[in-house]
Amino acid sequence: MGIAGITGRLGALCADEARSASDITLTGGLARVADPGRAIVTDPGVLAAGCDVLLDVSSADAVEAVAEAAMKAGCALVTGTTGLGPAQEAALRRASGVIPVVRAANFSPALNLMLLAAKMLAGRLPGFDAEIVETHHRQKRDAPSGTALAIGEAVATGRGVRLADVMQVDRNRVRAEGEIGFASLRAGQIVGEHQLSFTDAFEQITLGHRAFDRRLFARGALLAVRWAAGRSPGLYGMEDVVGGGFPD
Ligand SMILES: NC(=O)C1=CN([C@@H]2O[C@H](COP(=O)(O)OP(=O)(O)OC[C@H]3O[C@@H](n4cnc5c(N)ncnc54)[C@H](OP(=O)(O)O)[C@@H]3O)[C@@H](O)[C@H]2O)C=CC1
Ligand SMILES: O=C(O)C1=N[C@H](C(=O)O)C[C@H](O)C1
Repeated sequence: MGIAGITGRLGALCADEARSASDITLTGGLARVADPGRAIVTDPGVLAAGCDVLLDVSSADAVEAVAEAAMKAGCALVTGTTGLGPAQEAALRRASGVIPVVRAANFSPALNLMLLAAKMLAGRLPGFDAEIVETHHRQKRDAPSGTALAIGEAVATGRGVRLADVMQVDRNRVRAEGEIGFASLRAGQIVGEHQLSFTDAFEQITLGHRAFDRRLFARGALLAVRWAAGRSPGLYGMEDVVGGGFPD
C-alpha cells in the first residue's frame, strides 16, 4: 500500500500500523516535499503505480490528483480526507466507475454504528430538533467535520429529506422547523468528538462519540485497506468494510 499524506498526523500513524502488520507492505508515500530516503514522492502517479491500494489521508486539494492517479494505475483507493468540494466529490465518483473506492469520513467502526442509530432515531423522532456538535484540535482545516456531515446525512436520510435543504450552520436566526443545526469547536489537541441530540419540549436524547487516540483511525483505515484490495469497482463506505459486524 501507499499513503497520500504520509507525513501528516494521521498518515504517520497509518504508516506505523502498516509497518507492524505482517500482511501489508508499505511501498511509500505522498507529500508536498519529496524525501527519496523514505520513499516519499510528490507525484501521485508514481505512488499509485507501485501499490495495489492507495490510502489517502491528505488534504482536499490533493484528492482529485490522487483519485485520477489511482484510476490510471488501476489500484484500489481508500480515502478518509474531509472538507471535499463538488469537484473532489465528482473525482471520487468518476474513479469508482473504474476502481474500488472506499470513502469514510471517520474510520472508527463504532462511530459508523452511531450513524445507523442516528438514522433510526431521526426517522422515529420527526418533530424533534436535531443538533450536531463537533470538537477537534486547533489544526483542523475544515468545518463542519466530515463526520458531522455524515451524521447530518444520516439524520436527513432517516427523515427522507436532502441534507442540503435543511442544514444550518448560521445560528444568527430563529430555528426553522426541521432544520439540522451544526456547531464546531476547535481547541487544543482534542482528537475528535461528535454529539447528536434530538430535543423537543419535554425531553432530549443524545448520541455521542469521543475518540481518545488517533490510532483508532489508523487501525480502521487499515481494515479498509485490507478489505479494498482486489474488490470490484464501486463506491463503498465503512459499513461495507465492517459488514456483518453491523446489524440491519
Ligand atoms: N476518516 C478519518 O477517520 C479521519 C480523517 N482525517 C482527515 O484526514 C486528513 C488529514 O488529516 P491530518 O493528518 O490531521 O492532517 P495533516 O495536515 O497533519 O496532514 C496532511 C498530510 O497531507 C499532505 N498534503 C497536504 N496537501 C498536500 C498536497 N497538495 N499534495 C500532497 N500531499 C499533501 C501533507 O504533507 P506535507 O505537509 O508534508 O507536504 C501531510 O502529509 C484531513 O482531511 C482530516 O480531516 C483525520 C483523522 C481521521
Ligand atoms: O481532522 C481530524 O482530525 C478528523 N477528521 C475527521 C472528520 O473531519 O470528521 C474524522 C475525525 O473526527 C478526526
